[in-house]
Amino acid sequence: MSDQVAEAPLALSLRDRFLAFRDRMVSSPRFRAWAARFPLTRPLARRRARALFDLNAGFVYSQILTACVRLRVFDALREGPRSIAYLAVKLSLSTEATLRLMEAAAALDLVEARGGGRYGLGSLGAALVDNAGVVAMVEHHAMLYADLADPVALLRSPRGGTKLAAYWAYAGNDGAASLDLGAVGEYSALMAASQPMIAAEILGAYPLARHRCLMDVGGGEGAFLSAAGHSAPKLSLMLFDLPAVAERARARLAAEGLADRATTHGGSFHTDALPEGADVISLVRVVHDHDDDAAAGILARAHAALPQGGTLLLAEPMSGTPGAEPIGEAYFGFYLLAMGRGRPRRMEELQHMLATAGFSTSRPVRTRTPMLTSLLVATK
Ligand SMILES: CC(C)=CCC/C(C)=C/CC/C(C)=C/C=C/C(C)=C/C=C/C=C(C)/C=C/C=C(C)/C=C/C=C(C)/C=C/CC(C)(C)O
Ligand SMILES: C[S@@+](CC[C@H](N)C(=O)[O-])C[C@H]1O[C@@H](n2cnc3c(N)ncnc32)[C@H](O)[C@@H]1O
Repeated sequence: MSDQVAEAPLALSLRDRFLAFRDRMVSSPRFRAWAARFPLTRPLARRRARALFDLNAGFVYSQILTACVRLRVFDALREGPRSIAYLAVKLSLSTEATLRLMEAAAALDLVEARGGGRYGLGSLGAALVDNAGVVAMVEHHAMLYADLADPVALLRSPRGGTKLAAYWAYAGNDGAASLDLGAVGEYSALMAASQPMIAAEILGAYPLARHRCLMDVGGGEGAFLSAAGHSAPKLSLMLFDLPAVAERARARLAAEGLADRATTHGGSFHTDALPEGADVISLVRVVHDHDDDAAAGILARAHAALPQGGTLLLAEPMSGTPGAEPIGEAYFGFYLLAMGRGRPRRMEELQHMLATAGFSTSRPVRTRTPMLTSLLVATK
């Protein structure tokens, strides 16, 4: 690729001119040194320096969290503050290493120094106690970090044998319908572990008792369907996923006493028509996994399976979510890059895709924690 790309001169707006001025100033080492000294600009200079440092150090912070989770630090502190000597034995670390970890974790609010050389839960660490979904996600990230070790190589060759592409066995696998239980078990369990927090968001925003029958498409092993079933006792339940995953769902739903209300259907939403019968279909953390043509195909099949007036719930983290931009664009953008398929989409783009698939209306419904999932409700 040539680095001599000619750019046509643009008519500069007032904003362009201001930003060009800012960039020129901030790019200058002399200006930066001056701004760090001058009392009125010093607080801003400090904040910018800190923001850049945090971006640079983010991986280190992540690894400190990973160490705490792997060593079960938050479980060790759940009953109350503990001394370094106690923790060293509990974590199988030297006292020096334990102190190093606790001081680092305290600086990140994961734990908290409580006096007398003891450490207790910090305000962030406390939120990880009995939070199996987030803990499972933290542990899962080792794979993502490995795939991102050379981000430029990943950008240049986004579909080359990454750990995440192998983990999500349906990504990059055109014959996904023939995957066996072994290939889908691990990711299905991870999704099920992290599903309760997602289900709470969706069901809190859009109660399902007004519907007769829900079909969760790409429903994994049935964690969302089962939460929906418990929240609306009269709702009939259907699940569609790859055959091996649907098999796991059948077993789980039976174990939860939902067998008489639920049917499971195995197939591929890229090639098979979806079963009819539901008046509401959900696509939870599904559409962003797929490139545009495939995603459009899934929406069209969902549309075809619904009756006139039927409802589609599309729930996933979206780009451009106010207050959560780094999570949509940066985190899920690069996660899905490493997975080799799909991309996070903006709400308006998904609404456009829903209209193209034939839905007559779609509207955003606010969830409590949009960084975890946003929600669109569309009507056929
Ligand atoms: C009582 C007193 C005195 C004070 C209280 C003060 C107060 C109000 C404190 C607030 C306490 C509180 C309620 C804390 C709550 C914390 C919560 C809910 C934290 C939740 C954190 C959630 C996290 C970190 C979620 C992470 C999710 C991740 C990383 C999800 C990743 C998803 C992936 C990779 C999905 C993959 C699927 C694919 C392939 C993209 O389709
Ligand atoms: C990221 S997971 C989300 C699972 C679940 N909805 C949740 O949020 O926990 C994506 C789901 O889509 C399913 N899936 C992938 N490709 C599929 C296909 N071609 N046909 C049907 N389901 C598929 C996967 O098996 C998986 O269960």
